Amino acid sequence: MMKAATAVGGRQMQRSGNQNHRQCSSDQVLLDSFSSVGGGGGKWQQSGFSSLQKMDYSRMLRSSQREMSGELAIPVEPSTPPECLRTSSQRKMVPDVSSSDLSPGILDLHNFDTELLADIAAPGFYDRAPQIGSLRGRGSDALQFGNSANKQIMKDSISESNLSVGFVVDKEKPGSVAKIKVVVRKRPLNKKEIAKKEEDVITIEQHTNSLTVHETKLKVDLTEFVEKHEFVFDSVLDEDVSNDQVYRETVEPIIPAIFQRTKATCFAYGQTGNGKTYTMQPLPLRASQDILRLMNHTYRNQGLQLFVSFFEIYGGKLFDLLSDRRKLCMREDGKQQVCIVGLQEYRVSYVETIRELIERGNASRSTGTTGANEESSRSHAILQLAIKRLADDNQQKHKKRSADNGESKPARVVGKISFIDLAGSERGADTTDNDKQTRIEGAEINKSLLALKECIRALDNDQLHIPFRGSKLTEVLRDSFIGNSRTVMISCISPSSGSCEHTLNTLRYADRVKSLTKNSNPKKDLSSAAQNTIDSAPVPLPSVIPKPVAGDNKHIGQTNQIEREVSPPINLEQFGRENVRQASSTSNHSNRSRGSTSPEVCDDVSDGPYEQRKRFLRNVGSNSEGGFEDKTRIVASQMRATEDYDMDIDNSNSDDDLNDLLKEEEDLVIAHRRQVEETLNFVREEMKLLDEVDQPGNQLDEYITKLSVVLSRKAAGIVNLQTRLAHFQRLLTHHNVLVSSSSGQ
Ligand SMILES: Nc1ncnc2c1ncn2[C@@H]1O[C@H](COP(=O)(O)OP(=O)(O)OP(=O)(O)O)[C@@H](O)[C@H]1O
Repeated sequence: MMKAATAVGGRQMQRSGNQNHRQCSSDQVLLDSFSSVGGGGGKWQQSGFSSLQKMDYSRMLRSSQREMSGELAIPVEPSTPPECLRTSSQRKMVPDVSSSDLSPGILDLHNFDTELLADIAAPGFYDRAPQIGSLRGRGSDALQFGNSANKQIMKDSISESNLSVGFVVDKEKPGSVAKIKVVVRKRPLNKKEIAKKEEDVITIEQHTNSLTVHETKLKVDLTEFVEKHEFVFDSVLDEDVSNDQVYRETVEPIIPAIFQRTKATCFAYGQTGNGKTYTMQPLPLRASQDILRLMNHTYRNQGLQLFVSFFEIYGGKLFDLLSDRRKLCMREDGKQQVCIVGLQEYRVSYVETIRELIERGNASRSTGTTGANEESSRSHAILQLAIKRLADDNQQKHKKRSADNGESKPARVVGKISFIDLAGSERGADTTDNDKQTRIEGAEINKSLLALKECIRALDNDQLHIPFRGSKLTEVLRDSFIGNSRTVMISCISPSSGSCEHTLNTLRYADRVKSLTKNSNPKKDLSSAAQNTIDSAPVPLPSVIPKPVAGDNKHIGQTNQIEREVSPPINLEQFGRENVRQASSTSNHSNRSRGSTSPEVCDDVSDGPYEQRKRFLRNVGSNSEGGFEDKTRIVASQMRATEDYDMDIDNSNSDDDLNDLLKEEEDLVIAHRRQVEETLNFVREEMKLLDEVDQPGNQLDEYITKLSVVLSRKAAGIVNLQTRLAHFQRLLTHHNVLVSSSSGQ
C-alpha cells in the first residue's frame, strides 16, 4: 500500500477525486515484460519499449521466478493487464475484462459464500517468525527519509521475501491468533526534526512490549518537569525494525487463517507523516507471496485462486485504483450485504504481477500536502487479496450454465485480507490554515477513523451490533467485521518531542482499541489517568464539551479526549446556523440601515450611517435621540445573545450533514471577515468625524469614552466569532464521534 510510487510517475495532487489518472509507461514495460517471461503468450508485448528494457526486466523476473520455483509450481496463466497497460489498438480490440481472469463487474463481498475448506493444519508456518526481542538491530529498511526510501521499499520487500523461500507450512491453528492485535511502530527522527534539534522522547522495551513517552511540561512556576506515559501493546517496534520484520510480527501469523474462512484486516493508523504508507507498502506483497506458497503446497489441487483489487475512499466516494479511477458504487442487497459495483479484481499467480498492480494503483492515489508531509495520503486506500475457489461440481455446473445461458457463477470466497493505508489523522487545531477542501478532507478522515475504532471495539467485545454505518470506510469493510475475522492495527508514531501531543493521541487511540478487550492489559497510561488530562482543543468551552457516558469510565488510561468521543449528540447544524445568523445579523445590520435616514433603524451608535452618527454626536448629552447608554446596552445584549447559544447546544438533536456544516462554517468565516472590515471602517469614519465636528471638549470626552465602550464590544464580538470558528472545527470532529456512537446505539 503506497502512495504514488515514484518509479511510476511520482505522486500527484488530486483534489477533485474525479479525475482519471493514467500512469502507463513504466507499468506497461514491466507488465509486458512479465507477461512475456511468465508465459502470458506475449499477449501484451507490443507496447513499443526497447528490447534492452525487455531483457533487463526479463532477466530480473526470470531470476525472481527461479528463486521461487520451488514454491510457485503453479500453472502459468496470463494475468489480465489493466487497460492502461495496453496499447491503443489493444484497448480498442481487446475487451476490458477477460471473464476468465477477472471477477464480475459487480463484486458482491458477501454473496460469495465462504468456502468451507478442509481444516488442514499447516504446520510450521510460524517457525521462522522471530521472537520480538530478536527484532532489534536488523533495521534493513532505508532509514534515511525521502523519496528514495519509498522507492526502495518494494525492492527490499521482494528481495527480503525471497530470502524466506524456505517457507514451511504452518502447524498452528489460525484460532490461536489474536482477534485484534495492536502493534506500535516508532519511526526514526527525520531530517527536519533533527534540524530543529528535537529530541527522541519515546523509549521502547520490546521484551515487555511497553513504550514510554517522556513528555516535557511546565509547572505553574514555569520550571520544566517530565511526565511519563507508559503504554503496553501486543507488540512495540523500535525505529530499527525493518519492514520485513514488521510483516512477520503483524500479517504473517494471520495468513494461514485466511485459508480457513477468515477475513483479516490490517491497517496503519497515525498522524500524518509518521510512516503509515512506509509501513503498509510492502505488506501486501509479502502476504501474497506467502498466500501463493500455501496455495501451491498445503492447499494445492483445491482449485484456489488469488484475486487482487485496489480502491480508495476519497471524500466519501469510492474509486477503482486499478481501473483508471473509475467511480464505484457501494450497494446493499436485500440481505444487507455490501456490493461494490464495478470493482475490478485481477486474478494473479505471481508476486511480480501483484507488485505491478500495486504500483499502478498507488500512482492513482489521491495525495496532498500537509504541514507534516508533503506527500500526504488524503484517502483511504484498500488493497484486498481474496482467495477464491470454484468447486469441481460448481465448475461443472458453471460450465453447463454458462453454455446454456451465458451466465457466470461467481467464485466462492474462501477468505481474504484487506490492507488499508489510512489517510493521516489530523487535529482540528492543526487545520486552521487549511483551505476548505483540506478541511472537508480532514473532517471526513477523522469521521472514518473514529467509526473504524468503534467497529473494532464492538467486534472485539462480540457485540451483536457493529456500527459499520458510521462511515463509508466501515461500510465497505463490513464483511471484515462480521464472522470469523482478524484485525491488526499498526500505530505509527513519531519519536520527536515536537510531536509529543500527537503521539499521545495516537497511542490513546490504539489503547482505546485494545482497552476494552477481554484480555487487555491493565497496565495503561497510568500517568494520564492520574494527572494528564491533555486536551488538544485550542479553546475550552465547557458548554460544548460532551459529558462522559455513565459507566464508560472503567478504563484507567482514559482521558478527557476519549470520554468526549462517546458523548451525547450536539446539533451542529443548529449551532452553525445560529452562529451565522448572529454574525450576519450584527454585520448586516449596518448594511440594512445604510442609506436609511430613519433614526429608529440605527439602534446602535456603532452601526449607524456616518451622517447619523454625526447627528448623534452633535446631540451628545442632550438625550434627544435616546441615550448613548441605551444604544450601548442594545449592542451589549446582541453580544450576549451570541454568547448564549452555547447553552442550547446540548439539547439539540444530532445532524450528520457534514457538507451543510462546512457551508455554515464558510459563512461564518465570511461574516467574521465582514465584521472585522466594518469595524475598521467604523474606526476610520469616527476619526474623520471627530476631526470634522466642532464640539466643546467635555462633550467630546464623553463621546470618546462611550465610543471606546462600543469599540471594545465590537472587538469582543470579533474575538467571539474567532472563538466560535475555532470551536466549529472541534465540533465537526465531535460530530463525527457522535455520528458513529449514535449509529452504534
Ligand atoms: N520507519 C521508517 N524508517 C524510515 N523512514 C520512514 C519510516 N517511517 C516513515 N518514514 C519516512 O517518513 C516519510 C513520511 O512517511 P509516510 O509517507 O509513510 O507517512 P504517512 O503516515 O503515510 O503520512 P500521511 O498520512 O500524510 O500519508 C517518508 O519519507 C518515509 O519514507
